[in-house]
Amino acid sequence: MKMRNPPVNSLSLEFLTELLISLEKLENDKTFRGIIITSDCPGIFSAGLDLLEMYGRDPAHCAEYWKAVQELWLRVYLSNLVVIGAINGISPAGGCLLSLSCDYRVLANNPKYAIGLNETLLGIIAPFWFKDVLVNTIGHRAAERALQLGFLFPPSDALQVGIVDQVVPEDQVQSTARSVMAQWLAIPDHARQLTKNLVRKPTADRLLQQRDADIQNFVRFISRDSIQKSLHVYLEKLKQKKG
Ligand SMILES: CCCCCC/C=C/CC(=O)SCCNC(=O)CCNC(=O)[C@H](O)C(C)(C)COP(=O)(O)OP(=O)(O)OC[C@H]1O[C@@H](n2cnc3c(N)ncnc32)[C@H](O)[C@@H]1OP(=O)(O)O
Repeated sequence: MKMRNPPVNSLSLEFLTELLISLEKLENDKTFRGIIITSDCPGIFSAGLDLLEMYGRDPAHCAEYWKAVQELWLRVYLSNLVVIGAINGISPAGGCLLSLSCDYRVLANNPKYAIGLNETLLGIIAPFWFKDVLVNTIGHRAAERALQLGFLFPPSDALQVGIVDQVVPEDQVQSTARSVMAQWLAIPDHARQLTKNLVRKPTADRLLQQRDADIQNFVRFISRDSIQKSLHVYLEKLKQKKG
């Protein structure tokens, strides 16, 4: 599955909806046993959640958006398919969450690429379920530092901390993802799927038990003047970077 939402594969409501529809089709088609998620935007896996869906929007829109973000996470995280991330570009925040929700992550060894939950750098807070997935992946202490400091790990650090499973030359990302897929598909589906569910369900359940409260919490938080100001400053910085 090649994500194509130029210029930066930001996860807009429209794009999230497209991804959800595609994933549902694949999940329901019993001829598919696995998917490799990668990007069609050069140098960018995904710039994460679309800031324009959270900036200057009314509460109803923010609620609809957040529900779609939750839905995508639950669908990828609990997918019965083998999900491999072929991360061929920078992958901050929501892009990192998407990567962390895969069963295995292969990152291209390019010093321009980085991956991490950088929310604090924007003046916002990673929700508890983003945090849970990071803690599950890299451990409590490493997650504590990474989250507070908004670390974006370059490839060698990403491998060292365990936020990705493998770092390979850029031209080998897709072939490596395919070899990894073959290895995972060698396991009987039912055994692998039940085991995945056993490991992941408690984390997903934490959100499933309080989805509405999580939406309300998001809407309250994102609507605050101070948070809207932080988003404005960050968006302006992105614009100014262009010169
Ligand atoms: C309890 C409450 C919890 C709230 C939790 C909310 C959680 C949020 C999680 C997130 O995912 S927030 C998003 C975090 N993402 C980022 O910080 C990445 C920002 N983008 C970049 O750093 C760069 O754009 C890039 C990805 C490194 C690419 O750089 P490049 O130089 O190639 O392109 P740009 O010129 O910077 O960008 C092109 C174009 O795209 C716009 N844009 C970039 N990122 C986003 C985004 N995430 N959302 C919306 N739009 C984005 C950028 O502004 C440019 O737009 P323009 O109109 O062409 O100027």
